Amino acid sequence: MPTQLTRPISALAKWLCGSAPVENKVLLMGDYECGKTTFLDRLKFEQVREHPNHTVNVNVETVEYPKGYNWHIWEIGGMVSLPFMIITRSLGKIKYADILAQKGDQKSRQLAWHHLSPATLVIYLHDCGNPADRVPVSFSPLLQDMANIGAKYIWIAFNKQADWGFKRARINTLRQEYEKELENYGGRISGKVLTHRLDAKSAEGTFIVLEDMFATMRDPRDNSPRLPAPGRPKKDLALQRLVEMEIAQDDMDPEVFWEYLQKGVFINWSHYHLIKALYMVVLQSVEEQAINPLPSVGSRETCFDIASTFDRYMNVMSRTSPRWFEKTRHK
Ligand SMILES: Nc1nc2c(ncn2[C@@H]2O[C@H](COP(=O)(O)OP(=O)(O)OP(=O)(O)O)[C@@H](O)[C@H]2O)c(=O)[nH]1
Ligand SMILES: [Mg+2]
Repeated sequence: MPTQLTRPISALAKWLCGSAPVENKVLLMGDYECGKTTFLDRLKFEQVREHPNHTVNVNVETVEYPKGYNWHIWEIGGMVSLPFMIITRSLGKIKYADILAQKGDQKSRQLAWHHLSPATLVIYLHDCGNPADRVPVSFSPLLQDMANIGAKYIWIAFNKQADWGFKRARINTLRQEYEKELENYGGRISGKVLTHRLDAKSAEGTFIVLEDMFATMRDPRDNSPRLPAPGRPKKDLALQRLVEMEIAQDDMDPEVFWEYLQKGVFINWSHYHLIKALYMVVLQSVEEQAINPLPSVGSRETCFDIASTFDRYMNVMSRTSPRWFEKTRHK
């Protein structure tokens, strides 16, 4: 009976369960109607709505890109639903728009503050269709909040380029303005201004934003501090929790487990039991060879021999407890 059952089995469990996906929380921000919902729809559904509703509070979708990387994207809406008729009656149109924008900015700042954490990434969309043609007033307070919270990464991208015949020179001027704002934070915020042609409505350049975030975060040559990952990476923690849960629930004495395995009788049988059984068979083989060393290396038990012993146990069990094998055939 193998005696090393307390040895960690996380490597085997990892092989069995696969790696947990890498999870990233992203805040999608930008001025009112800059195209956030359209951008998110394009990433998630590859289709966009002609007239999306204004986003009140938040709109969340998870996008997997590439496989194994989940981006939980939270669109932060700033729109305040004020009754249009009352405002237009009492105020001029421009004033109405200003008040609405200010209220919207305050609300989205509060929402962003609530959702920002040091591990949050930010995508900030600039609306190229906006005739104001400058860095929006909402940008600087957002950077302040990020710096205060310790959120480090922001990607800025210029949306709505297709319809507006945007010139490179104009994009370059805007890029410099954004970079100037970022410089005020002297390394506390790592911002990147993406100047590629982006037009979420016509699908141009949408995934390049995620691609760039993915490349920045996983590129080992980039020495700048990564997203804060105190201790172990998240994916290992998720896996560790899974393994710990299985182990915690396993109160069967190893002697009993071994006996059941040889007889092929189990009350419960899961992937965890399968891997534990294989682990015990391997340990048994190692122990036996330590006690009774075989005469030459060539006649040592190979992994094929161990596999065939394991197969024998599984065949016994498939006869004695066929219900555990209803969905699988062991070959
Ligand atoms: N030409 C063009 N129009 C766009 C693009 N993206 C969005 N729009 C249009 O801009 C308007 C606002 O788009 P939304 O996606 O709702 O913008 P939003 O930022 O989510 O708006 P709020 O949630 O209200 O702040 C819609 O009429 C869209 O069709 C784009 O890339 N190009
Ligand atoms: Mg929206």
